[in-house]
Amino acid sequence: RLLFVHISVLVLQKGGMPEKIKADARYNLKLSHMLTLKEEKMKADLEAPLSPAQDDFAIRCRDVCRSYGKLKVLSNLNLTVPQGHIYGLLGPSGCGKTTLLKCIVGTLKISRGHITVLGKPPAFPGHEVPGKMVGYMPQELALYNEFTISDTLTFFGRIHGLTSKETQARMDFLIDFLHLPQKQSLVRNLSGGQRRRVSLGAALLQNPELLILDEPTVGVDPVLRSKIWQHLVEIVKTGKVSVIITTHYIEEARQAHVVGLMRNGHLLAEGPPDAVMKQHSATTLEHAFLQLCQSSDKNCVKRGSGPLEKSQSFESGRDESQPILGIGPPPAEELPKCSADWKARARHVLPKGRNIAALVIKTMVRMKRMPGSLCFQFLLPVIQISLICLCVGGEAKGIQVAVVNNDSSSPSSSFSNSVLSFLDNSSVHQVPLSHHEAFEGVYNGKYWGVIGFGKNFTSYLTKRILQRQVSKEVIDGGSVHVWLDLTNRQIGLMLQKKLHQAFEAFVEHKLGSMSYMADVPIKFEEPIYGSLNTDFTTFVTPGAVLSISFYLAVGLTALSFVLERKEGLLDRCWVAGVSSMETMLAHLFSQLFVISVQIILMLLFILLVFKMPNEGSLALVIVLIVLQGVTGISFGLVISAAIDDEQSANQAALGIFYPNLILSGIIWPVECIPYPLRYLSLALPQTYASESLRCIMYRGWGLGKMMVWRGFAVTLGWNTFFLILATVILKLRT
Ligand SMILES: Nc1ncnc2c1ncn2[C@@H]1O[C@H](COP(=O)(O)OP(=O)(O)OP(=O)(O)O)[C@@H](O)[C@H]1O
Repeated sequence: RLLFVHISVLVLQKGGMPEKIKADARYNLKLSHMLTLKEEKMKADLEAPLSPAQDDFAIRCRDVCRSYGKLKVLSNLNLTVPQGHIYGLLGPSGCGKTTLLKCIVGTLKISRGHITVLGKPPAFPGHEVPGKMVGYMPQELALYNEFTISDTLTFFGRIHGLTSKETQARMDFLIDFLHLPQKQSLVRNLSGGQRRRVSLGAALLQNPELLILDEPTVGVDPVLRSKIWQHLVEIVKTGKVSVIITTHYIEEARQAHVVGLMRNGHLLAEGPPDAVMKQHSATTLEHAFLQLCQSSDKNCVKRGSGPLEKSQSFESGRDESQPILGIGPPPAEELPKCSADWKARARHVLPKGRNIAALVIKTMVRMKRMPGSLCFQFLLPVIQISLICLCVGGEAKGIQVAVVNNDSSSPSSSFSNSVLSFLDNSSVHQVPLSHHEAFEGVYNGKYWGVIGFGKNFTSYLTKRILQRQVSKEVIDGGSVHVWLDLTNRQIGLMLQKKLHQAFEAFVEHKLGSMSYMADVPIKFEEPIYGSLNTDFTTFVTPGAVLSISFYLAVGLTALSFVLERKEGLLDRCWVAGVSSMETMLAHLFSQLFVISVQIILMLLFILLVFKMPNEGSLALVIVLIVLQGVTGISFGLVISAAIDDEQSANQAALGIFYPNLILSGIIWPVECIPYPLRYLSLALPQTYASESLRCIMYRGWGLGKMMVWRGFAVTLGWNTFFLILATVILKLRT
């Protein structure tokens, strides 16, 4: 082309050339110039930095908004973490840094805007954020106190699918790098700073592509702090790892490649630390930040709006003062459209056996480390049911009763002494007294009643037995007179029963084979079900067993989930890639083990020690109790989904315990409950289930009877309802 240009120039310079040739030469020159321009543009395009394509950014937030109720925490926030960079997110306490990080990892949903993490939105089906690609160190320690350092790293290694060799190698490196004590040291015995370093170690374990560190250097000595920063600088050098880190030590963020200065839920500035300082003619980042805050406040006052309104109009405010050193793409840029096929979606939803196994092993290790708590969990139901069998519905013993015996017959032949001799002495303790002393004693609460015999008791009773017709006076004088303190109905009823039994024994003794003559003309035949000696304990026990397994499961589930969430453990596991479904299933499996041991121990005690009858299938009995335990777990999940602190969770569980116990017909028959309440009672989870268990155990019925299968159906129905409710509440509250 050069030769071509040269000839064209010569033609134009030379005089006397025809006009046509001159025109061609001009055209050739123009064409060559155009070609050169095009080439230059192409070259410039090639040499120019790549336009911000999707892969260049580890994190991109656009117009992100997030509120807690009415409190607007993030307001139209735009932030970009370039790939292979360290991004220092700085800002005063409460400005929304942690909230933003939680939105980035996906534990909090944003109300508006878009977030892209490593190319896709967090929690997108098939994306490993949350998962192996991200290492998250939350602000809370989020460590299991009963674990050793080794247990902690092994647990997260299992979740990330590392082999034990890989975990071991990383563990050795991290223990050395983070100056951690021996790997067998228990987390609960570590100092605050050591725990933070273990938490950081757990985030670094799987060599993630993105590190999200919420104040990792708090409580860490300056030497180690600088070592941590050095390590971060080192790992991002490959260009494959990116870091976003929050810190209160603003100056240490000068080692970051980019800093974002945040206030009132939006970024005041974003750019390389030196550039931010230069733009504000500041010698320190802290000074630059101070100036930004002051100018932001001035803008706010000028516009006559509060900080919140200002933050809402952040984008326009940014244009005026230009505090942002634009390193990222404009906010209006198109966001990538992500799609996932049905297989990826299915894999995303289906629980992973690896994660469930890791969580179950975790629970087992924790149980092993807390033998006292485990024994308590195993023995508590046995102790409770034993106490019920021992203390509820039994015979009263040593009831003090005053006896006023005025019978004038000789003591050896008197009927009064004979009747009293048949009175069960272990239950009724007779105290012979005068009429005055006896009544005085009852009025003072010393005796539960007075048994009185008139002076003609023996002769009148003899007359009554022998003569066909006697006067009312003879009947009256020949009767045992009893005055009871009926403030305690159970004791009163027991005394009545004991006196009737004593009199029947006396009649049998006196009349022998003719004693049937004195029978009341109502005859109770052999019972069809149960026995004549069935006591109140027999009635209470089945309901009590169900209630105990239900409420222990409620308490343990609610407490463990509420505590784990409060300590940030649930979030941390979620970011590591454990889904809520996997957490629930793992809890169910480990809790089933506890419930099984509890049920075996309870049944051994009630059937073998307290000799409760079981006429039906033991398998049905076990299945029904296990199902009630599982329903308790589901209800515990509802409580933990709805409530954030353990005190309120305890209050909720306790608040429901008594009304449910009373309304379920466990301690008193449902038939005694007044009508409107009875309908409520029948709808509760344990009413039909207790009836069903009684029918299996005492009537020997099977699933073919409505009263049996109804208990199973209601239990399963409640179980499903509680699980759905827990899921809905969790979804609504995320
Ligand atoms: N679960 C919550 N419910 C209601 N408000 C919350 C909740 N979590 C945080 N907030 C509020 O949101 C605001 C931002 O909290 P956030 O924890 O994000 O701040 P931060 O910048 O990380 O603070 P710090 O540096 O002290 O950790 C605070 O006013 C806080 O009170």
